[in-house]
Amino acid sequence: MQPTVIAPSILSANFARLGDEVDRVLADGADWVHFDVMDNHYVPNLTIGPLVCEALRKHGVTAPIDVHLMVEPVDRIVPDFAKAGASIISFHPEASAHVHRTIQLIKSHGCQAGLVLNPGTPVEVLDWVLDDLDMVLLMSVNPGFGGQSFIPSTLDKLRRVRQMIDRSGKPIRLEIDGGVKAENIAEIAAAGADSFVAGSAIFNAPGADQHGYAEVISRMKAAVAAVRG
Ligand SMILES: O=C(CO)[C@@H](O)[C@H](O)COP(=O)(O)O
Ligand SMILES: [Fe+2]
Repeated sequence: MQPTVIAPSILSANFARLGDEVDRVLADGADWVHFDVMDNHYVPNLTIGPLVCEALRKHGVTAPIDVHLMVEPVDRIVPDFAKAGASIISFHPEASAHVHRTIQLIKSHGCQAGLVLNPGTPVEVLDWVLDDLDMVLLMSVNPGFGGQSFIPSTLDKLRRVRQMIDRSGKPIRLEIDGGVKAENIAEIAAAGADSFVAGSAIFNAPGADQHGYAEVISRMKAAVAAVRG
């Protein structure tokens, strides 16, 4: 079983003081930094690129940076993110002409590779590539924005992918992204996720401005531990 990971999505952080926000959320118990890259083409929003990833590394961030590419085409930007300090690079199969080739490209640049399934993407897209992946990321909202509600059918999908991963016998992570909160994280963990992205639930947590993120992150971790041990 993969250890639990809480990965705050910096999409909901205050970009005017991003370095401090990342330092603070990691000091308050986060395990990874989830880094959402949107291109206003594959998704209708525009965010951050390799320069910002590199800036976080130069700022002193040593935690794994979990890069979620919502970019089409994807291959061109992979080497730049590897050079900028990405640890894991995940992409959407719809944004790659050759999914297997993109996975190998990510690995050849020294990063771990993840494949992201949108709510409407069938799990069969994992057939023939699952064994090559380090992570499967299931979207529980349609990609493009933070602050959306968790789509309940994702729970069944999580159970299906959990079975596929267990059958493979490989140490592949199962990450969930979208609408994850302290209130629903236990049932998401029970359905099979081991890695949890949360943006608005962490960065917009009531009182976080004054007291930081430790309270909400420890509530999430306790809820997951009650299920996963
Ligand atoms: O990739 C995405 C959205 O496309 C996510 O990473 C969101 O940024 C998560 O935000 P919340 O739903 O947790 O607010
Ligand atoms: Fe994301």
